[in-house]
Amino acid sequence: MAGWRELRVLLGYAGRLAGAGPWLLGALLLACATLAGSLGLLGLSGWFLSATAIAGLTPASAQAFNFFLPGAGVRFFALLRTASRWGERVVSHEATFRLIAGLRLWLYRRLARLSPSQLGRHHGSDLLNALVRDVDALDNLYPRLLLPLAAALLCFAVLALLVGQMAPVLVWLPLGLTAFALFVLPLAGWLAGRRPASAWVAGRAGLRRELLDCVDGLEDLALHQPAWQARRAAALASSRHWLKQQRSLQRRGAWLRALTVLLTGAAAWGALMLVARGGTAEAPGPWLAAVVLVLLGAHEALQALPGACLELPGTAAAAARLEGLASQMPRPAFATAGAQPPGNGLTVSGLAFAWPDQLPLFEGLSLSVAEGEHIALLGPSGGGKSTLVSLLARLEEADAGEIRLGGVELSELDESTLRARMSCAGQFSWAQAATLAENLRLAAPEADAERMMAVLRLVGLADMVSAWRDGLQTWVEEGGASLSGGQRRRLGLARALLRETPITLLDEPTEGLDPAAEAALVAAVRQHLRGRTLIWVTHRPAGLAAFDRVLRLEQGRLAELSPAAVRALD
Ligand SMILES: Nc1ncnc2c1ncn2[C@@H]1O[C@H](COP(=O)(O)OP(=O)(O)OP(=O)(O)O)[C@@H](O)[C@H]1O
Repeated sequence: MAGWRELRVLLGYAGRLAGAGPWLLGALLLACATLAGSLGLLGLSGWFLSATAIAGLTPASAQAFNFFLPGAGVRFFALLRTASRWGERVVSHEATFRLIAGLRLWLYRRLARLSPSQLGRHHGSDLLNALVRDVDALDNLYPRLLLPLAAALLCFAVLALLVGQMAPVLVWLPLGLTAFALFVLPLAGWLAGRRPASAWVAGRAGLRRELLDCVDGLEDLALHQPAWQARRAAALASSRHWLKQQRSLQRRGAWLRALTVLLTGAAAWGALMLVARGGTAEAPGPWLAAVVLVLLGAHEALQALPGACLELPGTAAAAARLEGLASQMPRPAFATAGAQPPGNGLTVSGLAFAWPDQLPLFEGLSLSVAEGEHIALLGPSGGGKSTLVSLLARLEEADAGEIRLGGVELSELDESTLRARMSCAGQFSWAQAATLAENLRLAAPEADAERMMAVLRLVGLADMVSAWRDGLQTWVEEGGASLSGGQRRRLGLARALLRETPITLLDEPTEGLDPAAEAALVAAVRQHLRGRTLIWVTHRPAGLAAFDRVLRLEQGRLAELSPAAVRALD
């Protein structure tokens, strides 16, 4: 449930959103002009009707009455209202789009700094929800709450001045409306919306998570009927709960709107009673009719506020969620303009690392890899090979110890220098929904078809791609769904090799291949990377004799295998 902390965060966002200042100011002026047009039209019409009625009491006053000036005034206010309302919509939408686009970009930049494991701790639908729904929710703040509130307050201030001139006793009515808009509505909205608005926003996020899980795991769930029934029931229950919150929110909104109508009606009745009691003897009658109608029309100035006030807790909760995501410190953080290492040798000393809430995986691990050396890293499943690769590629940060590249500590390098020196193919190769060529060019944007085919030949995919009707232009489904697991893995390998970096880290690139294909791939990759450093991670002991060194990683320790021990593994 949203509380004062969330509200404080939201107020902090008010400053950030002020980036679209000139547009917001324009929207405010136009909103004031619209209200002035509406209230002016109503007031002048009231005055006109009363004044003509009074003027018609005698032929002399009827003849002396000037119909043309008020008629022109009515036309002016009607045109002002229409034109400024149109302008206000255009300008406030532009302001909103600018605010939202700026905010989304800011959040995206913050998220892009995070490491894969930091991002991996968030459910995909939560990130999507933050980028889309939570950012959109903040549009409630300016165009739907602050802007109409500011316009209403300005109009009421002008109204109080005018009424104060004509009938001082009536001045309490616009002042009362001001207090209602400024204090009562926001407080009542906050209290009434606190529970359902927060629950509604949280329920929407939960429902999306459930639905996305159902869609993502459809294949597995379809094979496990009881699990599918349970997930389906959970998603439907979430949906019902969400609708219930929505209904509750709508009901409270209706009450708040009714209260607003009641209050503006009461202000108009109050004016009538004061007039009837003769408390306004100094003001001429037709002007009093104008005041009464204007007070009745004040409802227009307030009508957007109940909904926006009610959604305020949900908006504050969205702001707090965004803040939670955006304020995460990137780990690891890169230097902005780092050193250029003179060489490409790798040294690891005293490395310690533990995944959150797990026992330490490494405590004082050391390793040295000379430039151009080809190393095989062997070890049982779960021994920490992939983790070591992530630490070397600085996707994760060690808790203690250091990793040096060409003698320079990794934390002193900027990200582009490190990535230019080191390419890496992980166990789970990702592919975007795009052509195969576009997927390869993620690694080397300048690569031509010939270079791409050469690398595909190297990883054993060239025959398959040549057989495809569209070759390199074949469409790859999202996540690589149209490729087999082995093909996806080799696509990742091809991408790493396309980079042509001095150091290449490959994590289980031969998984799923038969021994002959595996031996051919090892030979081809080693030939391609001759003179450049290669760290080849595997848990399969066969065919490693060709490497310069074979290391075994077990229980957080690295041990070099003797040539005889390596041959014995075959
Ligand atoms: N992102 C992560 N968050 C938390 N724990 C992790 C994460 N990645 C790996 N681990 C844990 O770290 C340990 C080492 O995993 P790692 O993947 O490094 O081993 P591995 O030797 O590469 O295994 P495999 O050969 O099966 O790929 C495991 O116990 C695993 O559960």
